[in-house]
Amino acid sequence: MKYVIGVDLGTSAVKILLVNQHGDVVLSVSKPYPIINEKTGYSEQNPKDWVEQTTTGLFELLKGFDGNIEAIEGISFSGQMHGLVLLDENNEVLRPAILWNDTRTTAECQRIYEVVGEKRLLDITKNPALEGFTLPKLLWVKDHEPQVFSKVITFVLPKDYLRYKITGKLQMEYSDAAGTLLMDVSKKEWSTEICELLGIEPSCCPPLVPSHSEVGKITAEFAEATGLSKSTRIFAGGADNACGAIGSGILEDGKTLCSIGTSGVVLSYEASDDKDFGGKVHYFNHGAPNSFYTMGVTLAAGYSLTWFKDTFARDESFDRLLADVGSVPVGSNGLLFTPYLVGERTPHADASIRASFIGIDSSHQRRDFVRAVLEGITFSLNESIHIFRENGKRIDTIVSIGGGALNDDWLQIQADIFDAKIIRLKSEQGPGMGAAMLAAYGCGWFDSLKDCANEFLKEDRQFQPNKSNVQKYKKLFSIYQDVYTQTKDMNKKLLDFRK
Ligand SMILES: Nc1ncnc2c1ncn2[C@@H]1O[C@H](COP(=O)(O)OP(=O)(O)O)[C@@H](O)[C@H]1O
Ligand SMILES: O=C(CO)[C@@H](O)[C@H](O)COP(=O)(O)O
Repeated sequence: MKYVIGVDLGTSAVKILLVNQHGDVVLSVSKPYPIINEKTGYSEQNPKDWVEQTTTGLFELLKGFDGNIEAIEGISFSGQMHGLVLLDENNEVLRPAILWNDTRTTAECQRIYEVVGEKRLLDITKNPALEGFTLPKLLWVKDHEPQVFSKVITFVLPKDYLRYKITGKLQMEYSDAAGTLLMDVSKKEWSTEICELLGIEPSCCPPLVPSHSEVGKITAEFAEATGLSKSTRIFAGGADNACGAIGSGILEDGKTLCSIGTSGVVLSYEASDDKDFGGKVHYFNHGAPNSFYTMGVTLAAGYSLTWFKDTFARDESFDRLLADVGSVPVGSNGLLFTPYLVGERTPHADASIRASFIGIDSSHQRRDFVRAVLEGITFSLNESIHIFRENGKRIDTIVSIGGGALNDDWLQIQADIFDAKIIRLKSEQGPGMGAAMLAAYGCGWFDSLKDCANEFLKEDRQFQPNKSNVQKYKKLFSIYQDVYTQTKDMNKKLLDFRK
């Protein structure tokens, strides 16, 4: 039997899967690392933590492996997107990585529009200037930390840095580079025009490669530290959402994914780069060759639930916390939650909006709050589905992955709010599975990622929308949509009082 490894460098943890030739997850391990929130809107991580936890995770995984180590043929990666890692002339990290959910860069986004122009930016990158993307972060460092910026020789994204520490070689691949706002998405090359207009040295941008390309072998040092064979082949990998799409079989037109991790994403496959969503949803290169995807993003999806648990039920498991939500009626007895804990992206690109519970009644119990959080996260994702449908997309079947797919009640809420059939896969591993599939395809096990998906991915269960719940949720969704406009200005005024 042959094996591959998929490494998913998520926001909350690195999740490592050992997958055999049939797509069975033989072993898995997850190693967490912290987020540093120094101020409101700031979100950083230490790249050293990613490398240490991946090394320890691989070591622990392989300790439990009783097969031939040489039979592990390849490794590939999935990574949280957009995070800025700055390297000096010796490829040493210059400062903590600034993450995708860091929203300190509103002024830099404005400057990008002023200098490049909104339409030109959309023409080149197919995306608007959003705080979470990499280019605004690069400009923030340039303005606020000139002494750091003066030492920058290269910038990379989180999983590219991890891969560099494994192979000693620096590259970035298209699906993640698309989220930097520095790449021409159609031409698949760095935009020297944007670089020059904004005073970024084009040489800071690393070489670009496709997701399934072989980019090197592991170093002797890394082989020693983990127990891997020095012959293990390393493949570039993809953005976590691209890998989530691959790992869920979103590889042809008409397929839609809902991924609820720290962030939440609704993603749709695009065969071409010529659709026009006017920047309302992100438009990125897929990890599958010569294809694309569009997606809307909720910044604090699983994060809202984690925040609630950490704040009000720290010692309980997610399963315990969610145990009673099925007994709470649709609409949580009149309690509504908006998940804007760290601002929002789709459909409101707004860094200063914050979350609300609306309609708290003295009769409400904790379970009402928990269900309201799940419903609020799902309403937010429904805003993206709404945009897709308004633009003529048919969305009747959605594959659900991530934390949000671990709970049956939540999957039914998704079916009822999205008014679509929800599919849960058997080995629900999302991005890590997509990374493993890139390694399997790269190793030549299959002629295409679609062939690999046919072998690896199996459906577990479907959740059908309940007509009566769908009607109730339609009314509630319209109230939910009002909360943003009604609380926007209040939140601006509250800004001065935040940490
Ligand atoms: N048993 C569970 N039921 C429902 N949601 C869960 C459960 N366990 C974790 N989650 C949610 O899933 C999220 C983590 O999902 P994951 O895909 O691992 O995130 P990431 O890739 O961002 O690290 C958490 O934020 C949490 O809210
Ligand atoms: O910013 C985005 C996508 O544009 C996020 O989806 C990140 O890629 C983080 O993903 P998770 O850790 O939530 O999976």
